[in-house]
Amino acid sequence: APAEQSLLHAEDHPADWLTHGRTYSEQRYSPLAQITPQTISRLHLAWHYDLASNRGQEATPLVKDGVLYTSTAWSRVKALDAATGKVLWAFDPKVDGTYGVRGCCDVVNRGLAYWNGKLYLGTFDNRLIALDAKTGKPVWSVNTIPADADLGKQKAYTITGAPRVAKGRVLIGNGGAEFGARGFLSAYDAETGKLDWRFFTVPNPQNKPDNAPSDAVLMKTAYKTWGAKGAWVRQGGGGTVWDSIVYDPVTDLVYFGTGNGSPWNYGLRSEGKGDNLFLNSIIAVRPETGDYVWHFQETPKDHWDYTATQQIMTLDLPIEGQMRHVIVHAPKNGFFYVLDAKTGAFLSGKNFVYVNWASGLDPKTGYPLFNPDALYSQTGKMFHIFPGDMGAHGIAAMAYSPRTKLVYLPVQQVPDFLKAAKTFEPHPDGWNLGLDVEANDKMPTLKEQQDQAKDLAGWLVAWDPVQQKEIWRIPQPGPANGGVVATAGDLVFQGLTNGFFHAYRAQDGKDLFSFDAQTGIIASPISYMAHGRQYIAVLAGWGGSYGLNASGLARQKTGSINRSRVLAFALDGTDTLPPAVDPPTPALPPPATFDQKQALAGSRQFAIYCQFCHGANVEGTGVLPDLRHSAAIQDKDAFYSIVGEGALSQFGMDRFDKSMTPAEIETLRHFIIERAHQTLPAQTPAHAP
Ligand SMILES: O=C(O)c1cc(C(=O)O)c2c(n1)C(=O)C(=O)c1cc(C(=O)O)[nH]c1-2
Ligand SMILES: [Ca+2]
Repeated sequence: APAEQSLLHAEDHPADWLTHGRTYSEQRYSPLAQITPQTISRLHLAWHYDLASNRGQEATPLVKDGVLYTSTAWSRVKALDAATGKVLWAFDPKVDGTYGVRGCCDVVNRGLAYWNGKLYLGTFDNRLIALDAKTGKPVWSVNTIPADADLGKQKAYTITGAPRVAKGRVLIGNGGAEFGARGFLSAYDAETGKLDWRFFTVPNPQNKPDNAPSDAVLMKTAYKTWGAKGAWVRQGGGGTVWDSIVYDPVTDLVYFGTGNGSPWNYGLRSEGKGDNLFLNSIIAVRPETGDYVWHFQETPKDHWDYTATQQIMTLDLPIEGQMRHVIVHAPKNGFFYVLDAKTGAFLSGKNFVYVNWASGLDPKTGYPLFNPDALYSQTGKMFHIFPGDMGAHGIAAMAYSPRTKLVYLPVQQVPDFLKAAKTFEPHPDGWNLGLDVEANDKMPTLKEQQDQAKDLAGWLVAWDPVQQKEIWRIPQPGPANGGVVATAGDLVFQGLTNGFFHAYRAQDGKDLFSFDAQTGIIASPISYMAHGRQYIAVLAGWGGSYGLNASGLARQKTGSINRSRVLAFALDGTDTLPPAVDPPTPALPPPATFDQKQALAGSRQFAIYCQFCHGANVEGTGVLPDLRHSAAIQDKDAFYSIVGEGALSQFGMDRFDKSMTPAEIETLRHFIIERAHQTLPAQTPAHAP
C-alpha cells in the first residue's frame, strides 16, 4: 500500500517528519543541513503560534507536505502552515475537565500518527480518534478501554502517548499504574477503527484467558511470578504501555515498553514476589496478530516506578566485529541497554548516571545486582534512592547521529525517599503506591529542602552505544529538560526547563545558540523543510510530572510560568515573541487561623489526593494554582464547594466528595493555611502565579 511505502521510506523524505521518531527506527535524526555551526548565527525565530492552554506541552509534531500537525495539552490538535504558522484547522475532542485528576502527570499528549490521509489521536479520556488530515474532521472514534476495566474508581486509565501505525494497524496503550491499571497494547484497523488484537502485559487476576494473543504466555510463564493474592489482584498490576511503541521493518516486530507495578511496593503487590512479568520490560510481538515473540525485563522487583516505557530506538551497530541490528534503550532505572532486536538477547548494559539501587548488571543476563537497602519493603526502612521515580531519563526523546555515531541523551537526577506501608489501603481517585504516606507528616525544613535541591541536576550526555561510554556531558540548570533532535548540520537542539532553547555542536556539545522561550520546554524538537528552508520546531509550555508534583523544589527563576506555544526557527527568521509580562506578585497569605490537630490530619489527605498536582507540602511549582495563595482557604463553604462539589471541575479540578468526608476535606483547609503561614515567608521568590 502507498501509505505503508511512505512510512517504510520516511528516510527518503527529508523535508517531512512522518512518524513520532521521524522514521520507524525512532532515531530522531534529520538529514537536513542548512543550519550548521557556520550558519547558526543567522538562526532566528521564524514564526510562533500561541496555544490557548496553560498545561504541559509534550508533543512531537508531524510534518507532511508543508503542514505541521501537532497535538497539545488536553488532547487538542492543530494543523498549521509549516512555513508561516498560520492555522489551517483545529480539533478539540472536548475531554471533560474532571478527567484531569485521573492522570499522574499532567494532561499532556505526546503526539499524533499519520497514515493514508488520516491522523490518529489518543485522548486523555481514552478515545482513539481518526481525523481527516485535510479538514480535521473525525472519521472514526473508539473507546480503547475494555468493558470489564473498572474506570474511575480503583483503576484510572488515560492516554498521553502517541499512537504508531504499522501494516495498516494503529497501535496504542495507556497510562494509569499509579492509581491502579492493568496494562495492554491494542491494535486497531487504521481504516475502520475495528479492534484487531489486544496484548495484556500482566496476567488476568484469576489466571483466566482474555481471548487475547497474550493468554498463553501470561498463563504459562507470567502468572507464577505474581502469586494468587497480593494487592495486584485488585489494582490490576500495572505494566501500562504509556509511551514507547515501535514497529521495526527489519525484524517485522512491534516492540513496546511497559511501566511500573501497581502498587509500587512489591511486598504488598505480589506477596513479596518481585519479578512480576511483564512489568518494566520491552516486549516484542507480531504486528498482524499480537503474538508474543520475546521479552526482556529491565527492572525486576520494581519498587521504584522504574518504567521501561522510555523511547525505544533501533540501530545497526558493530559489536565484537559483527554488525548487529539492536535496540538501544535508556529507561528510568539509569542503565543504557543494548539488546538484539530479533531475539531480545541482552548484549550490554552500563549506567549513564549515578545509581544506588543496583551495583551493576549481570554481564550475561542483564539481571540487576541489587543493593539490598533499596528493597525497602523487605527492610522496612526509608531509602534515599538515585534515580528517583522521575527516572534518570524520562519522557524527553534522545537522538542518534550516524555522523558522530553518538546517542544524545537528556539525563536527570531527582532522588526520592521511599518507605513501605505496612498494609495496603486503596484510595479511590488517589495514587495507590503502597507507600507510607505518614512519612509526609513531617514537613521538611527550609534547610532540608535546600540540601535536597543540591542533588537536583540535569545534563545532556553524548553516549557511545558501542563502547557503552560517555563521550561528553553538558551540565544544565536542572532536571526535566526537553528532548533532542540531531541534524546532518552537526547540531543537537534542545529546550530546557528554565525556558531557553539551545543548539549544541554534535561533536563536543559546545553551546552555539540560545533563545528565551519565556516558559519551560519539556517537549522534543523536530526539523523539517518548507519552501526550501530548513526549520527547527518545538512546543514550549512548562508542566508534566516534574512541573506538577515536584513541589517548590521545581520552581525556577525563569521558565516556571506556562506560556504555551509552537515555536519555529529558520535562518534569517524575522519573528519575535511579545514581551513576557509576569503575573502580579501574589497576595500574602490570608490572616486565617488553623487548628494544629486538623492540619496534621489534613497533611495525610493532601499527600493522598492533592500533592501530585498541587505540589508536595502545598508548594506549587508554577503550573497549577499554588493553594497557599487561594482566597478559598479563608472560607469553609467556599473551599468545600471547590474540593467537595467540583465548582472548578471544568478547569480540571475534580470533586472529591466520594473520596473524602466533609470533615476530611475541612482538615485539608487547615493544613493549607498552616503551610501558607509556615512556608511562604521563607521561600525563595519565584514566578509562581
Ligand atoms: O505508570 C503509568 O501508567 C504512567 C503514566 C504516565 C503518563 O501517562 O503520562 C507517566 C508515568 N507513569 C510516569 O511514571 C512518569 O514518570 C511520567 C512522566 C510523565 C510526563 O508526561 O511528564 N508521564 C508519566
Ligand atoms: Ca508510572
